[in-house]
Amino acid sequence: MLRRCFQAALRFIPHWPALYQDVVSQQTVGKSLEIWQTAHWNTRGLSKMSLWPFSVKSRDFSQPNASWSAEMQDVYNRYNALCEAETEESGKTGTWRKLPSYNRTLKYVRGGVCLSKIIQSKSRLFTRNIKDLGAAFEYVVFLNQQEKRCVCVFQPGHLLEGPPGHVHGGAIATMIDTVTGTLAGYLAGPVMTANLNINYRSPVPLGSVVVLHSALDRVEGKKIFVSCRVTSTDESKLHTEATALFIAFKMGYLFGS
Ligand SMILES: CCCCCCCC(=O)SCCNC(=O)CCNC(=O)[C@H](O)C(C)(C)COP(=O)(O)OP(=O)(O)OC[C@H]1O[C@@H](n2cnc3c(N)ncnc32)[C@H](O)[C@@H]1OP(=O)(O)O
Repeated sequence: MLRRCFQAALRFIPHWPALYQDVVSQQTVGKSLEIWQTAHWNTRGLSKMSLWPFSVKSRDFSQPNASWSAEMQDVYNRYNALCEAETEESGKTGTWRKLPSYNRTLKYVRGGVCLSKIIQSKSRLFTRNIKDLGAAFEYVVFLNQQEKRCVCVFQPGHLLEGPPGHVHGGAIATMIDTVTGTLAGYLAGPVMTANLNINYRSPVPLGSVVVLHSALDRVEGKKIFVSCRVTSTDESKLHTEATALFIAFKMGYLFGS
């Protein structure tokens, strides 16, 4: 039943193949980027089409909100200033780009808002499933596509406690997985985490602001190796170091084909 719905949706949505095809095995990383971004931009373009019957706009959860500390806002402003404003005509961006963050990754692709209502409609992205502002994962990811790296500003809230007053290691791992996975996804299309190695160097206080710096190490076929460092906002303190391996896959893998 689920599979039939999915296949029907694939037929219905004309540009779904941008995400569906195996971009890594057949194309270069540069081309993959283009396709993944095309899917991304198409989604944005889609929401501007007035005739489209499912033109529900997805909410971007990475916008500043009242729970953000002054430090969070400062770092956000710093990276946001590096993002060149996009014009309707050119659709171009600068070296850095703030990535939107929806509560379902499915909403990134063209027609995804519609698909998201068909497939497991109650599912929500783990890091975006708590409605209280600032209670858990407050974060924004910026992508530098030329340098193949991402930066994430992260303000962990009180629901992420591990050691008293400090962030749970699993919550830090979640953010590392999210940021490295986002980078790998932008470079290679759909990916799954195969391996995550983490060294915790110093605890992260709840409510503080840290920055995750993630960079592409190398690509070997469908294997994408990414590293990540979690530091204080001025980078004087190292909290965590990690390496991750992602494997590119065809979307059908998730749906049994
Ligand atoms: C916006 C938010 C972004 C969030 C990102 C979050 C991402 C996630 O959390 S994903 C969820 C957690 N991950 C999973 O559930 C994945 C479960 N594992 C799997 O499905 C599969 O093992 C999968 C897809 C990773 C790899 O399967 P498959 O495509 O069959 O790979 P396979 O052919 O066995 O191996 C391919 C290569 O990878 C290597 N490899 C696979 N797994 C590993 C591993 N764990 N460690 C090291 N190498 C590995 C293999 O050795 C092989 O190397 P080579 O080509 O050199 O021989």
